[in-house]
Amino acid sequence: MGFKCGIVGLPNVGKSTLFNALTQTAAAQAANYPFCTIEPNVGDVAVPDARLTTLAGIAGSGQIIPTRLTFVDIAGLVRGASKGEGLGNQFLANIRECDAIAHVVRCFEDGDVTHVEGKISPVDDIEIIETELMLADLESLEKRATALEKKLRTLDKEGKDTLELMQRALVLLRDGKPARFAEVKADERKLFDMLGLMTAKPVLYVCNVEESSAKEGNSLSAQVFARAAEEGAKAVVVSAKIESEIAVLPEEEQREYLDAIDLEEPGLNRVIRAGYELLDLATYFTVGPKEARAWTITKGTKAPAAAGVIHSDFEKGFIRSETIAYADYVQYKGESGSRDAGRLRLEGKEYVVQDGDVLHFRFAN
Ligand SMILES: Nc1ncnc2c1ncn2[C@@H]1O[C@H](COP(=O)(O)OP(=O)(O)OP(=O)(O)O)[C@@H](O)[C@H]1O
Ligand SMILES: [Mg+2]
Repeated sequence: MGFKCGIVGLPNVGKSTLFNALTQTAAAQAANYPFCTIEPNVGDVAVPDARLTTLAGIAGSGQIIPTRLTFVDIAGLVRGASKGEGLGNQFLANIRECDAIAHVVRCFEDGDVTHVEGKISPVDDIEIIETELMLADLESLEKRATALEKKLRTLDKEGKDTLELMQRALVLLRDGKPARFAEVKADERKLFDMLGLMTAKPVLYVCNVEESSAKEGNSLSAQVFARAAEEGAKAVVVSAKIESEIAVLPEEEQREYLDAIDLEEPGLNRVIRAGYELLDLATYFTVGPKEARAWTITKGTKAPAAAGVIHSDFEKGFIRSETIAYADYVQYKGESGSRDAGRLRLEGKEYVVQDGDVLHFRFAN
């Protein structure tokens, strides 16, 4: 399936630099001029998960295979983008295709790096981007809602529900608020997501700071954190430039570098994990002598569909899932210990897979 996190922000704030660090390449051209990126860059990133190492250690697995998350490096947006300014609004389509937004905000002072607005002001920057996304959502939604209203009498239940959700989002957008503020019940969620609104997507603010603030952040990132807290959004601090330099070093040198700037792990890991959490995902594991592997599902997925992530045959022929909770697997030192302790459960088709479950699927061909 592949979940996608779109990297969004003003031009020249460090989006491609972050993307390169995340994907450990220099594939995306990062340079000190606005609108450097035109075509979106797409890359898969391993999701760091310490549990996987623990499981592999217990089972003596030969290989560790983390699950992956896709990041998309998108062209910079400017004031007026929704009306075709800058690189125009064709790039909004790249954002619509993503499941969540990593919004990179410039929180570093550097006279040599141009800021398109001429001053460093993260909250103003956030508002520029958010405004453009809201205007674009508003415009597209108004058109679609008007079209539906015209044929109101012929609408089926789904059509009427869709129109009602559109109107709910329109009230917010007209009031200058993002559509993700809408109250949406669990059984309405699918239809609401199908509206494809950019401001309905969950947002992670990525505060791009200078190297010396990579650990604690600075006064600018603090403003972003305050803003995120107001909206119930998440924020992380990272120094994209330094991370992109660390990412291409050999492993031992990476460790030395991180120690030197007093970081326990690359700041990127925080970005990836936060992106993963944003998408409301869960991880389950398959563990054996050959490999310990992590798999991604949406929270609430039942066992057969979870099995289908590995192979469609597993889903079609699903019989049951031998299930051990992560904590049990660790406490009872593996599968046989867990079985002896009565901690290996046989779960059927209705079982909702939990984050951390170690699973073994039984299926018929
Ligand atoms: N934390 C940082 N500190 C100092 N300079 C940085 C930092 N992060 C990125 N830069 C510099 O900012 C410049 C712009 O970076 P980058 O090309 O990644 O921006 P972008 O957001 O992708 O721009 P565009 O929208 O034009 O594609 C580069 O020169 C990069 O080295
Ligand atoms: Mg770029």
